[in-house]
Amino acid sequence: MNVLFRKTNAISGKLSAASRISVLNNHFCPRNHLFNMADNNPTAGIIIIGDEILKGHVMDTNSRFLSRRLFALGVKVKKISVISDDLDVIAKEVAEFSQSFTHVITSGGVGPTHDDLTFEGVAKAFGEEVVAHPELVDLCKEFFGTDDLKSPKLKMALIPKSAKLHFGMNKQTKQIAKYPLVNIRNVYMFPGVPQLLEKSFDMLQSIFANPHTIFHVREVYVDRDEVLITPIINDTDARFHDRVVLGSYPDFYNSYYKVKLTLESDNQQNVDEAQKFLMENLPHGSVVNYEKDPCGTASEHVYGIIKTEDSSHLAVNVRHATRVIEQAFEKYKPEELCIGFNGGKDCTALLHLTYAVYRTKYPDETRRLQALYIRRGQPFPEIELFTKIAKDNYHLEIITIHDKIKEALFELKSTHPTLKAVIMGTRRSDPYCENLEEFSPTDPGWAEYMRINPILDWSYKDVWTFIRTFNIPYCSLYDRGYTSLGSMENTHPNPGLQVVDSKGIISYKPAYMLANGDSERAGRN
Ligand SMILES: Cc1cc2nc3c(=O)[nH]c(=O)nc-3n(C[C@H](O)[C@H](O)[C@H](O)COP(=O)(O)OP(=O)(O)OC[C@H]3O[C@@H](n4cnc5c(N)ncnc54)[C@H](O)[C@@H]3O)c2cc1C
Ligand SMILES: NC(=O)C1=CN([C@@H]2O[C@H](COP(=O)(O)OP(=O)(O)OC[C@H]3O[C@@H](n4cnc5c(N)ncnc54)[C@H](O)[C@@H]3O)[C@@H](O)[C@H]2O)C=CC1
Ligand SMILES: [Co+2]
Ligand SMILES: [K+]
Ligand SMILES: [Mg+2]
Repeated sequence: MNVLFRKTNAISGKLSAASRISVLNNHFCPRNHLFNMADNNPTAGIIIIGDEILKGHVMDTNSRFLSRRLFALGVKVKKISVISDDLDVIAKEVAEFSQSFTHVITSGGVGPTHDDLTFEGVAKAFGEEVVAHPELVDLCKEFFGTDDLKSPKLKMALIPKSAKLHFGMNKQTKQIAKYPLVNIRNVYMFPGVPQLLEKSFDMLQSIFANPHTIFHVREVYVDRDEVLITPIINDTDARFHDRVVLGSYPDFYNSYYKVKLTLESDNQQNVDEAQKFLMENLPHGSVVNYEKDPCGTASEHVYGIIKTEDSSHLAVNVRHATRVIEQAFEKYKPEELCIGFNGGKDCTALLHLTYAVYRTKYPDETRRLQALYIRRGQPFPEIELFTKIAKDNYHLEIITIHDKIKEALFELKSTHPTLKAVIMGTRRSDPYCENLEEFSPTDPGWAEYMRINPILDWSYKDVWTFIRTFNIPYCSLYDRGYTSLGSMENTHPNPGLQVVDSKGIISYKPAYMLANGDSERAGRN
């Protein structure tokens, strides 16, 4: 959106209504319009300084951290700029930002090396020189054992002449930070190292806090292509754009929705009204009740359904499987247990349940849940990717072994001798599994483990009902018609899900739409 807003004279803090500038913001709105909210709310601009980021060697995480934190403090970030370690570029950008925003935050370039030019660049922006600040000289002396102003070690003590120092305090230990945040006018110069920047911001965030504003954000998830709902989005914006910022964000890879709409205002009632209007005008049944943090809320939701009087098939299944997993954690210590995880839907459902039980039983445990991934044949890249996603989502410690299953389990004995049992997503309909029990030791001739099968009697449909109801992330192949995943050589989309359009183009419906679970393995050979 090209929002026109009033330029704030950040130095005096007053608004100069005469001069208006436009900034870029991520919003679909095609029109320029005056945005009232911006009139009295403080704004911020972030300047990320560093050649390493422009070359793609380092991913910028500081702007995301700062934007989120500033938003939570009631401060709107209006622009993020990434620039090189170049004196004149820094000076020009800082001068411009300082004029345009209430606060300017820079990241990087405050270290001792030749390419750290932020202090000099900021000084130049305001026509100042850098001078040795006595307090910083003392600090550097203490740190590096020299007060030779020509030494590169003292470079960090050379700051713009009128700069101020802000010493943060650790809220827990009450210790004063050793190194201060350097500031001149409305510009605050943070280090680039994310740990240093985050720590420093944590201690000094009250400088930026806007006590008058809380941004209220509402998300609406829609299961329709963005082009189909664009007229409704534009209608809503036309009606509310002076009160609510509306955002539209399509996601081509999410299994649960196609577009996320965000409504945001510093007034809760405005958000409510805009949401009501949207809900009344979006196509019937297109709004999805989506949980955006299914993994973080796993315990809450799994135990939520267990504790109710709910006698639905889903609730009965969840209650039963959870009970088996709880027994597993009663019989075995966390270090003796792992979950057999190959990225498939069954163990994905099981992982969610196991994680919910584990976090409930051991809320303070820092040890990660262990997952065994036996990599065979040529795994699909989608499975490899999903394994990594699951690892992050559920904080897994993944044990990967490259071998056939039987051999891999013998190797596991020597690499991980504490393991005694594997929780598995086996179902009775899997080959050779009709006589399994919930606790079945491995067969003679196999490495000795207890196999634990909490979802043994779940059907194909049960697994999908659970996954879809709890918005659990799953491997993307299932959305492309695969219903049972082997390796790339022997797995194809399920013919039962094939759709041929009028032009003869073939596509596949998602796995959860397969009507007959008995044909689950029809894509395997
Ligand atoms: C720990 C373990 C013990 C086993 N013990 C025996 C045994 O005693 N006797 C016997 O005949 N067969 C045993 N098997 C083989 C098993 O019965 C199946 O043949 C095998 O899991 C493949 O089944 P599937 O094709 O139905 O796959 P799936 O339906 O995908 O497998 C069922 C479950 O097994 C686990 N699993 C499957 N493949 C992997 C993998 N590559 N890495 C990690 N976990 C995986 C997952 O939890 C999965 O949900 C064992 C397998 C495992 C993983
Ligand atoms: N102890 C403290 O509080 C302070 C220490 N210093 C010293 O200064 C030096 C570091 O100064 P910097 O300005 O940080 O140097 P810098 O600009 O060279 O950045 C250092 C590293 O931080 C990472 N980084 C930079 N920008 C990033 C971004 N946007 N997102 C993610 N990662 C990013 C990159 O890996 C980069 O190599 C160190 O020697 C440090 O000890 C500087 C200021 C404060
Ligand atoms: Co707009
Ligand atoms: K550097
Ligand atoms: Mg740098």
